Amino acid sequence: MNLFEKQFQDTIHFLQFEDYDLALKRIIDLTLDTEELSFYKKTCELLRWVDYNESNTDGKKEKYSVILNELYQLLSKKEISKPKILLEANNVKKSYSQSAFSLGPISLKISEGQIVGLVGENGNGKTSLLRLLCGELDATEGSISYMLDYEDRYELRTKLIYIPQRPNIWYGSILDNLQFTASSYNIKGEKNELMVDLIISRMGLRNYRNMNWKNLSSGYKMKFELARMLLRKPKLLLIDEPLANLDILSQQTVLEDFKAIAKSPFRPLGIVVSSQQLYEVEKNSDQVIFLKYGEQKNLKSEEANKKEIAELIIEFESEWSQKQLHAALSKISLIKLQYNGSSYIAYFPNTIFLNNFLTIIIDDNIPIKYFRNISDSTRRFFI
Ligand SMILES: Nc1ncnc2c1ncn2[C@@H]1O[C@H](COP(=O)(O)OP(=O)(O)OP(=O)(O)O)[C@@H](O)[C@H]1O
Repeated sequence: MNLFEKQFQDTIHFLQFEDYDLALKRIIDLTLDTEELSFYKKTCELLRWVDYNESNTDGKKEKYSVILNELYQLLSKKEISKPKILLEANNVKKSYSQSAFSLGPISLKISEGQIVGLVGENGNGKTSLLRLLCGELDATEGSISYMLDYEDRYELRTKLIYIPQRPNIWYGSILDNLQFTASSYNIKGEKNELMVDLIISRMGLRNYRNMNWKNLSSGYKMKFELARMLLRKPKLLLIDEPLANLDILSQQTVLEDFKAIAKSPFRPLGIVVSSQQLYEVEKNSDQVIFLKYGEQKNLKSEEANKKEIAELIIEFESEWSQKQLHAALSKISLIKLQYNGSSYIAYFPNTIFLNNFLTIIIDDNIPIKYFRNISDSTRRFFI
């Protein structure tokens, strides 16, 4: 089963389990994949029908199935390209004349279809690295190569989109702004209206399309930026702290959207996301780069230092004292037990597995409020 067929099957399952919102998002993605005006029209008509039939689930099931069938007929004949490397950075360093901070050396590769999580505490160089990767800053040492078709720096910048943490204020409605963006990328006439309609709906902005910047919450401003980005069709998207002002549900939605956008079988892109939301980003990334005092530490990448992740590290909360826990966990070769005021972090050698830890918890009746295996999480770098 290829990537398209797998994603198509997932969409069929969304429909079977009556998850109509997710199914509709995928229908829009697939519609954009067709790059055919006649399909844009069909899906826009469907969106208008949904506006007036929100609670008509039987009707939705039928209409979504019909359009999915047609999309399958068309897209199953389309060629899926093999993911290409987009960018390679080799020993990149950056220092500022006005500050003692220095970033690097950083080496990384980013391919189409990949999400790269960039994590680290404040002031550790995440923004500097994103600005280097998008060409806004020049490296002091090292090199960044872009495996993209471009004639000059201007054309390159259209393929790399950087969304800063605090994007600029804009004026007028969401709809006007997106239509303007589309027309400045040469998407004109009916195609402009249809594409903007699809993308507004895809990003959950349909009911907000006539609103302007000052009436939107931070989450919706981020959705607007993503909608604008989709119209510009970049190859590489670099986003600074997109989760910063979002509630936990919106964080998940945005990360799922990134995944769907990055892993499109026909229009894949690379996405680099900086964030302090470790667990959420780790769950959704193919590669995680942790920056500490400007230095790079990798997890989940080919270069990940296997020796470093060999031991078992568990973070947990318990009302037992350190002494009681120490005595119990020593039975499974505890190396070290740290307490940070609210949670414990227990270190074990690589001969001990999560099951051994859970067995002791049950056998000794240790009260546990929560636990997390952080052996292969960048959380361990924060400790
Ligand atoms: N133009 C600049 N001139 C001098 N120093 C700078 C400049 N830009 C960033 N720095 C310094 O570089 C360091 C890293 O900043 P950067 O914004 O890259 O980190 P960050 O991890 O994105 O932090 P935050 O999460 O707080 O945005 C900081 O000490 C900052 O003061």
